[in-house]
This record gives sequence, C-alpha cells and structure tokens, in this order.
Amino acid sequence: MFKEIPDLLSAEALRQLREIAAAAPFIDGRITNPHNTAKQNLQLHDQSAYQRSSQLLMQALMAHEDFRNFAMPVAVAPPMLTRYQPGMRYGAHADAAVIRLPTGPIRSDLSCTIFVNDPGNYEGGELTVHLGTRPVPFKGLAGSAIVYPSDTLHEVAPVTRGERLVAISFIQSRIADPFRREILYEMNEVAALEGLGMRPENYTRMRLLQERLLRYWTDKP
Ligand SMILES: O=C(O)CCC(=O)C(=O)O
Ligand SMILES: [Fe+2]
Repeated sequence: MFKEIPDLLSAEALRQLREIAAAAPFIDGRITNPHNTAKQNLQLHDQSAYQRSSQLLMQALMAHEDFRNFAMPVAVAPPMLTRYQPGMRYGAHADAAVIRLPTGPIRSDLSCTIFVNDPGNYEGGELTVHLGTRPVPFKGLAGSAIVYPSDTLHEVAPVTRGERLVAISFIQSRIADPFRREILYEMNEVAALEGLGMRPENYTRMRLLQERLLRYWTDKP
C-alpha cells in the first residue's frame, strides 16, 4: 500500500538539490495542469536545473533496493522539484492515469513524494492520502520519500509558515494490479528475511512459485 523510505537521499544529494532549487526559477505549477484549480504550488522551470536535479533523484530511487522491490518500476517520470510557500496547497485530486513524457507515455501506478527540506522548515503542508474516509498524513524528514498508490484521492494541506520543498514523481510498475504487486512484494520480503533459515529444497520451490507468479502477472518485463 504505502512504502516509506527513510534514507533515500544522502546528505550530499540533499545539499546539491537545495542548491539547485535556491538558484533556479520556479513558476506556477498550473503550467502542467492549466485547468486544475486545486493545484497551487510552484514548480521548477529551468531545463538544466531540471535535468541535474531529476538525474540525481532518479539515480537515488533506482539505486534503492526497497524502492525497486516495492515499486517494481519499468518507467519512472523524472522527479520534479516543487515548492509550497505560505497559502499554497494542492487540493484533493486524483493523479492522471497516463503521464506523457518526452520519451513516451507511462501509466501512473504509484506516486512518490521525496522530501527535500525538513518538516521544521514549514507548518502545514502534510501530504494526506485518503483511504476511504480516513485521512493518512505524511510529513517526512529531509531525504526521505513516500511511495503511495496513484489511484487514491490525496492532497497537500495548506502551508501556513515557511517553505515546503519536495520532488514528485510517478511510476509505472511491472505489475499493474496493486493486489498482485503486494503479494509479490510480501513473498520477496519473506524469502529475503527467512530464506536462509529454510531447507534449501523448499527455498528453491518457493522461488519457483515467485518466478511463476512474476511470469503470469508481469505486463511489461
Ligand atoms: O507534493 C506532494 O507531496 C504531492 C503532490 C501531488 O499530489 C501531485 O503533484 O500530484
Ligand atoms: Fe497528486
């Protein structure tokens, strides 16, 4: 369902991202969603800064084993730095199912927020994912990330003080169905944690089942 990654970014990556954000221009986030009145934020608007920051963030995501195991990514949208100043928010919305990238369209199965400044830097600004009637708020430490299903209603609460600086991305998973993806993730976790304690022949049989399910369920290897 959710994956919190406490240690996605190194101190050096954070330093570089903040440096890029401090020097680059940001514009009204509605440029990419002109009709979305819920969206009130600023996003990075500089090709070179976008390239450098997204490359750093993409590398961190793809190098992180927990992220790869949980998301099973086949395509990741280059993460975009966004900032929220006092009064800014992103009202409840659904993420678009298809994200058009210069490299072609991807399906957004999972959304990801990467926290670039610390929660002490701002008040409000919780990313709140709605599970039915229950709001689940997230406000991560700098360098951490939260991965959540793109098909849930979610919002960013108004920032009332300071500045919220995050990067956002969307991920197409090898396994479109969240139910199946979760089964595979759990099996993989159990195999990783308990595999060494199992009798080798049973471990092999279990691995076979994992690979079979992957074959049946993978919609894009
Ligand atoms: O800033 C965030 O944490 C999430 C932003 C968001 O929901 C979006 O860009 O679609
Ligand atoms: Fe969103």
